[in-house]
Amino acid sequence: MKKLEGAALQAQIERLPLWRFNPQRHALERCLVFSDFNAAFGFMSRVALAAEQRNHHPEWANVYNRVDIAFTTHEVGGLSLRDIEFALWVDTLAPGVGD
Ligand SMILES: C[C@H](O)[C@H](O)[C@H]1CNC2=NC(N)=NC(=O)C2=N1
Repeated sequence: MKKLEGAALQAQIERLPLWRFNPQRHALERCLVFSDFNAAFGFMSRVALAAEQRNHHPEWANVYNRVDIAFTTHEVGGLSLRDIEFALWVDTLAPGVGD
């Protein structure tokens, strides 16, 4: 898996307007706000099953109806296409939920 850098990284980030790249953490981050805990945890359950299938796991936190989720690729010390593809998939599950 190749580390995304420079113009290639920029081009991929532009596909994900609901996410922000945190350079300190080398991670893509998105905050999602759902109607209640049930909806938030349902989302997390679907992402957890997909994470196991992909062998690519989010870093995340949940407080009631809010989920903060981040993707990074440890083995490259930054972002790879795995993070981009997973984030795009999350957006199909939860388009425009949150801030
Ligand atoms: C050993 C195992 O393949 C790795 O630790 C996997 C598991 N899940 C992972 N998840 C994420 N987000 N990044 C990784 O680099 C990663 N690596």
